[in-house]
Amino acid sequence: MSLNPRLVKESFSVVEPHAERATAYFYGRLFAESPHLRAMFPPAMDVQRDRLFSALTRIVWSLDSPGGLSAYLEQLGRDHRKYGVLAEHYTAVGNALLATVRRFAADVWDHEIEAAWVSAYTAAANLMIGAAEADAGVSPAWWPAEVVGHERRHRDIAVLTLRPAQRLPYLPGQYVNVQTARWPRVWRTFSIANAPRLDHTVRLHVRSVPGGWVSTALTRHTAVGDTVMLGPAMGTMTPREHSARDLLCVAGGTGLAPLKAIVEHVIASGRRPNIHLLYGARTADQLYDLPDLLRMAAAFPWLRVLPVVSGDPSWDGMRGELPEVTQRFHSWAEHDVYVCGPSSMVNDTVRRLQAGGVPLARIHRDVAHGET
Ligand SMILES: NC(=O)C1=CN([C@@H]2O[C@H](COP(=O)(O)OP(=O)(O)OC[C@H]3O[C@@H](n4cnc5c(N)ncnc54)[C@H](O)[C@@H]3O)[C@@H](O)[C@H]2O)C=CC1
Repeated sequence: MSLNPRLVKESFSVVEPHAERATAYFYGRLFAESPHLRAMFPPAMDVQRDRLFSALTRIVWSLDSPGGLSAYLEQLGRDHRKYGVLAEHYTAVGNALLATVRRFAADVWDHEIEAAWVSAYTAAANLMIGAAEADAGVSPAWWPAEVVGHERRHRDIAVLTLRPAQRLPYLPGQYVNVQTARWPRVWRTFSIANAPRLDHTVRLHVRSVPGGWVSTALTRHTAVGDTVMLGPAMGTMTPREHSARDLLCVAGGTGLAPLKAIVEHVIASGRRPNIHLLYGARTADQLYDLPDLLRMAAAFPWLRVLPVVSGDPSWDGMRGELPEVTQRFHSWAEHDVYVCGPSSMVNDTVRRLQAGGVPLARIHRDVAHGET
């Protein structure tokens, strides 16, 4: 059976407008046919549903670029170890997925499309299973980590320092899934906010978002001595090792976390690029990490930290929305650029930088990963 990305994409585009109903149907089928799998999922499935569909969308639309897709699927396979997923579970998931696309693309469905989905799913599942099995030989499925520091920097923002029982390998700029004892099986992503350290500790910047189970547990109901679980590191917004360019980092709110790790790493590498870090918040009291960043700038004269406040006219410094503020400077066209924060801010910043002559290949951002 050969892959036929075109047929998979065309039929998926028929399903896409019905994403919500299709995902609900998928889980309904899965749990009806394999009730024992329900226990692997969190009690509330809303975030899980969104994650499933966005992963599926990414996979389907990348079927033509096998290189990037394989890396993504392998990472996904390794990450699924923390849920206790085994090779045999992929058959049940594949059956439920096929039943779902068959139903929601019924108007166009035929044997050829069915064959295209079966071969695409089989190839994807094999990559995930292979990566998970290879990883099982060398790495734990998750890392228990002790909370060794917990600072409330603002009513809604905490900076946590965690010490994994075993070294958690990661690259600066990557993120991890986090689970708290308060909400078993509920995992949310947070970026690691420091370059790897000798004592293996990792820092997270967490804003408690309304209705956010994990973010609220981490900011308000977690203390030194508690244990949290970390999944493997993921994400591709990592520093370009062989670049000699200067850097522009644009950080919105807690989106600072991965950019701080990247800046720390660049400084520790011995390179001396000029680094501009635009650090935005709505109000001055939400610039929760400014004292630390100013200390870094004092120790490394090539780093310029520029705090920007968008919602406080009395702020005696740079004011405005980050995307627009980036345009107030000379051109960034020769810089490596890293952008992180609320997705609308990131999208607008990238658009304006591109219009200002920065090639897209030099603008690094992460595909949004929600933190709730
Ligand atoms: N905590 C973490 O480890 C990570 C967080 N993130 C993301 O970073 C974001 C941080 O959110 P908050 O701290 O609540 O930020 P926030 O909502 O307080 O905004 C921070 C900055 O972004 C600007 N901004 C917000 N919306 C904008 C828009 N539509 N257009 C232009 N500028 C805008 C604000 O003016 C401010 O300067 C979240 O979306 C989170 O998912 C991303 C990666 C890691």
